[in-house]
Amino acid sequence: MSTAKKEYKRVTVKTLVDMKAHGEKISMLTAYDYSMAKIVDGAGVDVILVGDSASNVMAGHETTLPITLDQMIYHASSVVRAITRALIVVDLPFGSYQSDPKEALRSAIRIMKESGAHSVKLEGGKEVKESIKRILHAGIPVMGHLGLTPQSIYKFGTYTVRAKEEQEAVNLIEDAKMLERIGCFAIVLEKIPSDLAKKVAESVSIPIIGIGAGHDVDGQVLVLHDMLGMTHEFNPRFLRRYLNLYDDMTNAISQYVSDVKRVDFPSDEEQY
Ligand SMILES: Nc1nc(=O)c2c([nH]1)NC[C@@H]1CN(c3ccc(C(=O)N[C@@H](CCC(=O)O)C(=O)O)cc3)CN21
Ligand SMILES: CC(C)C(=O)C(=O)O
Ligand SMILES: [Mg+2]
Repeated sequence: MSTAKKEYKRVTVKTLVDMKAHGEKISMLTAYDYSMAKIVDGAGVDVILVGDSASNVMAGHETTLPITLDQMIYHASSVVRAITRALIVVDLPFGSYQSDPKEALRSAIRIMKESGAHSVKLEGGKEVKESIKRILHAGIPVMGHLGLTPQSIYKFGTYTVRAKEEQEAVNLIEDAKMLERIGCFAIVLEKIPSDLAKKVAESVSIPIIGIGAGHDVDGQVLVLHDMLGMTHEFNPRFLRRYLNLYDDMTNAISQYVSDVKRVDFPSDEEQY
């Protein structure tokens, strides 16, 4: 029996910073459950985000606001059991970190202790600076999230492109530099004009992972169900669909229904 051991390289927060330094792009996708995470990890994705988009995609809510810390921990622990290589980042949900830095740290500790994930992500710049510092001081790696921050949707009212005004662009670059200075290992940049996103990526040495932020950043993230074509009502310009699973699954399931009705399934070979 061949015992040639497969070289197994786990992705760490340090790997990501090294990747930026060497100009290697970072791939990131969401996953919320064991079966999907196993496929995503096996396919070689560098970072798996247990996103609070689970609120939309898994639970059918209109926004990310309703999902709870307990629910995020349930999703994260399922993902943790599936992966062998990818770095796992878990979103701190709305309401679990905004009140004060102590609450933020308690929430981050619960995620790390109860799910076994490797890091957390939270939305915002200087408003959440003290909370991020607290979490980092406990040894928990933090990914920032700037630009379109869906947990603040009711403050903005729309999901339009962010930082189109000069002052907003200046603030964005300042926030990115601040997140780097206090010790975040990477930043998600959502729905930002590509030339500004490029400037942000050039302004810091930690990786900038874009969603709707063009190709001059250090990596890309998409929601898994969007890129697989399962969410056919979600159509932003930044989304590339690699499959049309909504249609393929509908066809497969209709075929099953029809086979049951026609007593085509199960066949003689499919019974005992
Ligand atoms: N399925 C899914 N995919 C996501 O990327 C995602 C979620 N859910 N939930 C949480 C946030 C919300 N995100 C969003 C939401 C809307 C747009 C967006 O571009 N919406 C409109 C345009 C709105 C406008 O311009 O006013 C669109 O074109 O679909 C982008 C990212 C990203 N996240
Ligand atoms: C869209 C990504 C960046 C996210 O935060 C999520 O899926 O919750
Ligand atoms: Mg999120």
